Amino acid sequence: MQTYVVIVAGGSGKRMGSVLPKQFLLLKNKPVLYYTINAFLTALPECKVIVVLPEEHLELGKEIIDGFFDEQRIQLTVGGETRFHSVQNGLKLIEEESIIFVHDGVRCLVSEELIKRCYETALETGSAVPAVECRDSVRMITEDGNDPVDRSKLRLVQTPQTFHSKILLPAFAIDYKAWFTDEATVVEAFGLKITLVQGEEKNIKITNPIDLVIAEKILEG
Ligand SMILES: Nc1ccn([C@@H]2O[C@H](COP(=O)(O)OP(=O)(O)OP(=O)(O)O)[C@@H](O)[C@H]2O)c(=O)n1
Ligand SMILES: C[C@](O)(CO)[C@H](O)COP(=O)(O)O
Repeated sequence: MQTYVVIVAGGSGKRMGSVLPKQFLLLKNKPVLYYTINAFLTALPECKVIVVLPEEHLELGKEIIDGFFDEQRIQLTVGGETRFHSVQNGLKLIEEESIIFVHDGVRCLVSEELIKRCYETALETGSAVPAVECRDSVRMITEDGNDPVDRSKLRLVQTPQTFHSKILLPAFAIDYKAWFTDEATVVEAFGLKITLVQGEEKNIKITNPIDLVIAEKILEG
């Protein structure tokens, strides 16, 4: 069966506050997006990769891909208004039965081990959503203050969120809802349960400026 990886890099990175969206910023002289694409091409030698880019930075994305990869396996498409719409645009390029990874372009430290764990579980159960335990105490803000939450019952959800195409493609035909923050929420709205797999502490989503410092340190090993 074919394997597709939809890498969503169509956002503008408001929280990072940089002129250039964070997926194009450099970590040890290479763009964040380079590390993300390279992780999947290396872990899954047979996979096809679809990179979703902001329309205004399509040329820059092409330059990065042509500059770093000699690959017939990479296709490009443009992003949408939200992450959901960007994923939807990427999925439009997939017609054959496959295992589909959807991964944030800015989670550039994803490991081969996690990619393979997601693949095996999705093959077996139809889905694989990586998640990690909370390491801080957690509170819920209420109308009259705040309450403690039992953190042992919570998980922080990551990508790559991985599904059989028979699940993900029909699920994404749904109308957008504001609470669709990831693929798991869309698949659940479609009426199916998802399988959690162990994620990784270092699989951070580069979101704020501090995350670039952390990612560079992790890359230095
Ligand atoms: N319309 C969008 C919004 C987000 N993304 C992608 O989804 C991933 C996770 O989103 P996030 O970290 O929120 O990125 P941004 O939306 O760019 O950041 P911000 O919310 O700070 O603006 C990123 O790789 C981002 O490029 C996307 O492809 N299309
Ligand atoms: C998909 C995701 O990375 C899982 O943690 C996350 O939901 C993306 O969220 P954002 O709102 O786009 O930052």
